[in-house]
Amino acid sequence: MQIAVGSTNPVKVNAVIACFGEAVEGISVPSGVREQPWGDEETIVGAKQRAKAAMEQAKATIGIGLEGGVQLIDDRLYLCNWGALVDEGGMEIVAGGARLPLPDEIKEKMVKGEELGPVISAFANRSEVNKKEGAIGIFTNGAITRTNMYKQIVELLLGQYHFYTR
Ligand SMILES: O=P(O)(O)OP(=O)(O)OP(=O)(O)OC[C@H]1O[C@@H](n2cnc3c(O)ncnc32)[C@H](O)[C@@H]1O
Ligand SMILES: [Mg+2]
Repeated sequence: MQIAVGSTNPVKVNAVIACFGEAVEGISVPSGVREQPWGDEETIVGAKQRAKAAMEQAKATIGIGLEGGVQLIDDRLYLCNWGALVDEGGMEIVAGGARLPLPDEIKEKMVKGEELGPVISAFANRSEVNKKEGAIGIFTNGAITRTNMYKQIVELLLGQYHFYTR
């Protein structure tokens, strides 16, 4: 079985490698949504499109897409992450990740149109946080990293896939 991940970001590729003890290839594909998705709907669309594009481009058995977004709930801005798994037979599975609120100073910058990756890196004074512990790692003091969080999403995808194809 060949597994294609629609990203070359190591946090995403490593999350998939941790769950599938098989050939996993990370490839750069368009998400079809904004660089910074807002809200569940747009983030889910990005995850699904990455999964399909990765499977098609790599001619893989399974495609996985992981997408990071932000979402306003009442007055607070939350991390919002979604994953999708597609297979050759047209099966499509979706699962969501952990949520936590971001500080208001991050929200202020995001509502002006900035991307979360650079905003978090400036906040934490650390380069490419999006490829390391992620925002979730910064704001949980390292308890849950972005790789851990995506790994749980991939487990939710794979578990459902096994259930629905049993
Ligand atoms: O190469 P890709 O797969 O695109 O990896 P990415 O880090 O850009 O990830 P996304 O496109 O899925 O995320 C959309 C934006 O949100 C940022 N982002 C999402 N979750 C984040 C997190 O936990 N920590 C830091 N940045 C995050 C990310 O850097 C992008 O600017
Ligand atoms: Mg991106």
